[in-house]
Amino acid sequence: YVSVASRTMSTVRNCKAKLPPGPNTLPLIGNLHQMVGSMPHHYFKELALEYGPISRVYVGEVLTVIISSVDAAKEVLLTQEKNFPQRPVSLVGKIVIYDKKGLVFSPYGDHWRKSRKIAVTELLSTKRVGSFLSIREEETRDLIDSVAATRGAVFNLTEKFSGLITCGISRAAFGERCQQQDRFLSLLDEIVALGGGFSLTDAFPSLRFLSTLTGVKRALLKIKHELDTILDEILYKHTKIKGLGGTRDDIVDVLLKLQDSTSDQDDFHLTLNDIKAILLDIFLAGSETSATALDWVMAAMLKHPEVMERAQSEVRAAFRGQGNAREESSKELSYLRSVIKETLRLYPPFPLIPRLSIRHCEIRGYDIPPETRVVINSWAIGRDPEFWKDAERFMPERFLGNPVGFLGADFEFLPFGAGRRMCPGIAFALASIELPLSQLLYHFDWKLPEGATPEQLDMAESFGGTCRRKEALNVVAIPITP
Ligand code: HEM
Repeated sequence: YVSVASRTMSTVRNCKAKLPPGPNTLPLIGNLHQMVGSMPHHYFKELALEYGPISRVYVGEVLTVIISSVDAAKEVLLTQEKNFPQRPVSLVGKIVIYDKKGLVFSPYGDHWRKSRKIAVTELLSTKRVGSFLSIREEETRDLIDSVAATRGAVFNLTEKFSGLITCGISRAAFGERCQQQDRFLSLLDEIVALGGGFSLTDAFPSLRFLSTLTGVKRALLKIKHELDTILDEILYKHTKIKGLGGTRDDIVDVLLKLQDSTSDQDDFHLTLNDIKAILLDIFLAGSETSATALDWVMAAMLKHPEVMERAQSEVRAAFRGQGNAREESSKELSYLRSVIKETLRLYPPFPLIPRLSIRHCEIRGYDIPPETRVVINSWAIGRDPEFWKDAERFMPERFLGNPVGFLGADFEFLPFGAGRRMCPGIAFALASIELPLSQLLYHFDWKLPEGATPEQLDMAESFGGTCRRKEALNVVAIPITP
């Protein structure tokens, strides 16, 4: 059941390919023993220093090619993108996402193309994101009120960001915070815990019994069943309201309308499972990434008080006397936008962009056999001294007047990926990040807990579904009237 397509040690041994260089491997476990205890993107960067920008490791038995330079990334994501048009299939994609429906795990082909078109033009377009403005404003207002209620005491900002983002996505997707929201979100967290990062079952695809032995398969099946029931209820409620003539325009409504406008005879008919898979993708791909990004931006500013001060001055000057920061004028906040970019350069929430080769090809003289996992280390590329002056330093001003952008045209900066599989949620993500940030800077001054200095603020990472901060961000907010 768990046949995960990937090139493994035993199948490579039988082919006479000139593979990229890499460290010696142990039978069975490959290079897993060297990876233990370090962040995968850090370990892969070390490999690049030793073996060059195209290297290989065996994650368990799976051949994994690591891409660590701008030129090689451009080749995989642009010049030769037709050879790498999909992601490796994981157990989560198979079991939870309705056998690889939706976008994230969907293999390249007609189904993915049509789902992608729906996401880009109907669900996550700038226009649609604009239509969710009142949701963002209300959720941000709640955040500001709850921060004000801390009255100068230390509180956990990481938790608040997580709540803000998931409520925002829930309301945009379902029109309201669904009744079982807490259960729904904790099931998503369980998925990330079981399948995020490099999971053991995906590292040994030939050991089909492993997912059963470890209990992962059973746990995922149980989660899938529960999620399915919750989503069925939500869809039923929306259909009922629509039948009574109610009109709303949340993401579920848009998907149900699209379903009505196609029939079984059309070449692409959205089934209920397609709709549920797209909804799960939006939550899984959009919530932790956006909350993690917000957390890193605030942490980076607390670590660099001069940056915080400059960003605050910009926001307060732009909205002086208006009582609030407003999204409509966020274009004026060029420094804050640079702070966000600089944070995503140094701390991309999704530092390793995974792809799968679908045919044999060659990159810079190395053979890449079909079904090879290829990972672009966007974290290492974002710190490449060849492209970034003082690459390890946090300097938002480097982005002022610099055309390098989020849209995947600049291969030295890939926080949202690039090419045909690049993130379709950029507009949604930036809107969800910029408004709360500008409001938090407008209404409060920020401090670390008594006795902690910016130099001591720990920026250590923890790698799972996303690369988040290891420690929660505990802070003090002092209300001010700009
Ligand atoms: C700061 C927040 C975010 C970051 C850093 C981020 C980053 C990424 C990255 C790196 C990829 C892989 C791109 C590639 O393979 O080239 C991706 C894919 C994806 N993202 Fe995002 N993302 C964010 C927010 C969102 C949001 C808010 C949504 C939806 C509401 C979303 C939906 C998706 C989907 C559906 C995919 C898979 C696309 C496909 O395979 O066709 N993301 N994201």
